Amino acid sequence: MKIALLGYGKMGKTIEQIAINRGHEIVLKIDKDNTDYDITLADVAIDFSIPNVAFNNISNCLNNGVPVISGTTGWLDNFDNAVALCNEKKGAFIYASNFSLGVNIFFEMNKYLAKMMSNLKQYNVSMEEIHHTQKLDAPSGTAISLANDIISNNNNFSDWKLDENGENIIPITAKRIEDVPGTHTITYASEVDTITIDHVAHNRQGFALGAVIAAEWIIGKTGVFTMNDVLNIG
Ligand SMILES: NC(=O)C1=CN([C@@H]2O[C@H](COP(=O)(O)OP(=O)(O)OC[C@H]3O[C@@H](n4cnc5c(N)ncnc54)[C@H](O)[C@@H]3O)[C@@H](O)[C@H]2O)C=CC1
Ligand SMILES: O=C(O)C1=N[C@H](C(=O)O)C[C@H](O)C1
Repeated sequence: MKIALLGYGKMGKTIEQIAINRGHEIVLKIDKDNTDYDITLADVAIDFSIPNVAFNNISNCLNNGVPVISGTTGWLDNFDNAVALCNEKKGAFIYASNFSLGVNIFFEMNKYLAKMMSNLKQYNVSMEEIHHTQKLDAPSGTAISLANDIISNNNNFSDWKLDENGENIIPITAKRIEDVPGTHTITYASEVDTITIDHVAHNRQGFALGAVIAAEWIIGKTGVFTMNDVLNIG
């Protein structure tokens, strides 16, 4: 499979190693100083870039009939436009805030726990995410997915806020510590006890492998998909 890497930073480089080990060819490595390229050279594109260019990168792929996997976070104001363009062009597109198998299992645990806690109003939920100091967005895309899944599965919470408490609000704290690949913790606290679940990434390999598996999976398909479609969990 011929892969275009849109974004050749920490994730782009990790994806390159994994893709080559799985027998793929990297035909384009696009970064901020190299944005004039022919995307049709690739069978599939994998976008791990920055929030304010992700939608352009994705649109370019869809306009040229190239399936696209995007892991970039912080651009979701334009997500509905990307879905509409994909449908209009009969293209293929997957966005996931987190491509790792472990986090996708954690997503399911979070939904299950949120459902169980729905009738237990004595518990307040909160979330903490910790990432490296170069991260541009806060809260993380993964934290937003987790919070939205709690809201969809628990009647006690209707919104999330960064660093803000309030009735029916899920407060999210974002910490930035050097070299942390990604840690997410969800806490339900009552007066008598605390329940905590967490996911700790040890490196970026899990995110990158998941993105390459998604790229292999999407070839020949049409539509907007999620990692649940790829991994067949949930
Ligand atoms: N969904 C997931 O599983 C994961 C998502 N991410 C997200 O992926 C994104 C990238 O993460 P990292 O690689 O750690 O960041 P990074 O900062 O190391 O790499 C981003 C790269 O994009 C480049 N870039 C800037 N303008 C560009 C353009 N017009 N076209 C293409 N590339 C351009 C930058 O020069 C930089 O090299 C972030 O949004 C991050 O939150 C990161 C890890 C896992
Ligand atoms: O920027 C990162 O590094 C990560 N970003 C994603 C997010 O915002 O959730 C996924 C992972 O946690 C690493």
